[in-house]
Amino acid sequence: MTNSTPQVMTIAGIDSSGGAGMSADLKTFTMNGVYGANVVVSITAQNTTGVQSVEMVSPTMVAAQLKSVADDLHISAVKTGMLGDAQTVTTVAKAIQTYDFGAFILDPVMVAKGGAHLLEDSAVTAVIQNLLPLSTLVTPNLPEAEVLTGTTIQSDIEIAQAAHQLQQLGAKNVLIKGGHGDEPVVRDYVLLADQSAFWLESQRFATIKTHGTGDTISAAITARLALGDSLKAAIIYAKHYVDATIRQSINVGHGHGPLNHWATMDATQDRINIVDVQA
Ligand SMILES: Nc1ncnc2c1ncn2[C@@H]1O[C@H](COP(=O)(O)OP(=O)(O)OP(=O)(O)O)[C@@H](O)[C@H]1O
Ligand SMILES: Cc1ncc(COP(=O)(O)O)c(N)n1
Repeated sequence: MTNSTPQVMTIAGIDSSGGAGMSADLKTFTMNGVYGANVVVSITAQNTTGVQSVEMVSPTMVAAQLKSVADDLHISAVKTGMLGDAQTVTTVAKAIQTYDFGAFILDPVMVAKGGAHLLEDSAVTAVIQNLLPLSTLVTPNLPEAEVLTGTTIQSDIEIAQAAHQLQQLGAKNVLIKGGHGDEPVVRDYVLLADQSAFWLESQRFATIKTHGTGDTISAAITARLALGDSLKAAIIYAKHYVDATIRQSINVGHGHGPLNHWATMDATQDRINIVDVQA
């Protein structure tokens, strides 16, 4: 398999409007030069104004898809997105333990931008117990980090504490995304396995067209890992990529519009500050 094309996989829900979930993942994979496999766990009737309806795929069918991919493809990095319920979470966890899918990026999707719940409350414990300990990297936004740690996060110190707590729960590396809020600078916090930590800072782009930002950054990390980047390099690259997709905006829909996945990276090179945290 040494000469095979880099192959990654997303395990997620489908957004009918193509902006978030699996569609964002696949566009990100393609634009970043890796082949993407896709295991569907749910179908959402969704557009840029909200989620109108959700139907889960049966755990048996999810398990069958995972086996089909594992039997044939050579997946070197996998990410999860919307998982919906506890049964799906445990099905996915079992597959990740059974098959070798390489690095595992856990994007613990809970609530859509429009407010719709994409993970049942009863499934949060399953994510903490079954998926966090398997994850190479967990990528919660601030509200998701609060739910996973059972804490309220209001300061830099509390963000750092939450990241440490997520490591204690089993995640090897942590990226806490700071897109939520309205401060002029967007700040994401990264805590790596070796205990080094840094902030990724960029100017907030004033827009509501941020449908799928979390999916896109985690998919870009997944792609770059499959291409051989170190985790730190993959995270920094992915931050540049998502920044470009937000800034070079496109006009689709009437609400939280989708990103421009074919954005060029040139103009984004100097936009991200990396601020190391002293131990
Ligand atoms: N308005 C913005 N301007 C610049 N960067 C942004 C903006 N909104 C989000 N980002 C960046 O996008 C990435 C995703 O962060 P965010 O907190 O939005 O994730 P998320 O809530 O999981 O996204 P989603 O649920 O939409 O998939 C982060 O790197 C964040 O800094
Ligand atoms: C199927 C699916 N997966 C993930 C999201 C999160 O994205 P966002 O928070 O931008 O709505 C979503 N809306 N739909």
